[in-house]
Amino acid sequence: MSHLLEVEHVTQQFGGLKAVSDVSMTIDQGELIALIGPNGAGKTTLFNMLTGVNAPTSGTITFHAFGGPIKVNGKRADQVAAAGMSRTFQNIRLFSELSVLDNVRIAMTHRTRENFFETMLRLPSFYNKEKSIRTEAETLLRDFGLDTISDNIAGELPYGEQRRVEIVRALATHPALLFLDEPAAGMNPEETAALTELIKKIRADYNVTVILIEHDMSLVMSLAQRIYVLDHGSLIAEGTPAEIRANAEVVAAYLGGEAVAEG
Ligand SMILES: Nc1ncnc2c1ncn2[C@@H]1O[C@H](COP(=O)(O)OP(=O)(O)OP(=O)(O)O)[C@@H](O)[C@H]1O
Repeated sequence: MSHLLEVEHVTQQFGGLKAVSDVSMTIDQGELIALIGPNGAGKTTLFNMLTGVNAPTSGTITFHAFGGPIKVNGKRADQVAAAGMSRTFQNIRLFSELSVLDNVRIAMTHRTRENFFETMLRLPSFYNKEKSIRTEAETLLRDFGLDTISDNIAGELPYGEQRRVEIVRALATHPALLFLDEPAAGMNPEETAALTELIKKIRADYNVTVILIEHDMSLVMSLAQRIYVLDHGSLIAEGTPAEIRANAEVVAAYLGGEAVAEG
């Protein structure tokens, strides 16, 4: 069986700097993968290539999407998204002036945006579609216990809730593969606990494969099935949480004895 995502010898060069160097990795359907490494290791640069934001300088990325395999290199980010990838960013990118419900609805509307004439002419099918999108958005929010804040303005919510709304919004496009860039950054322990439950639920109930970049080692060690470790642009290790904890090179390069023991 083919992998959901196959990354072969990918390199990203910025001028004289190799931000990512000859990285190969695979992600299988249903996995929860963590990508870790010190600041500046190249994690976000790798995410940007995997999701079509930047084309690699060299190497190949293949996504075995719903409609058959596509080469991510050379595709626009929106084409990659349409093929079944969804993503959140380090800095929250909600429409902060809009309600929680509208944020989710917009993501769903985007999914069906090819119906330009229906929208312009306000055909009955437009109203039916609007109604079903609203119902679907409400159901999604209810499922994650966010229905109580669906009318709140997104930008006025506490940080942890904004983060959760953003992740749930990313689900609205029905992705096969979800990328989360440092979802726990800036969270207090209660918010991190709620986030952990949310990610578990996404995997259990939505059949979505997840890859996340994260510095919070206790979250990584408790959630991830496999971990990839980047250092100075290169992959230095891959394995289960237990294997990564026991990997001397990882400990020396990044985690430090204390952090490993803690996980
Ligand atoms: N557009 C760019 N142009 C030039 N250099 C860049 C660009 N983007 C990233 N870099 C450099 O590439 C290296 C990797 O950065 P990247 O942001 O991918 O690391 P990271 O592992 O995500 O770090 P952090 O954990 O701090 O987010 C860094 O040295 C960074 O300065």
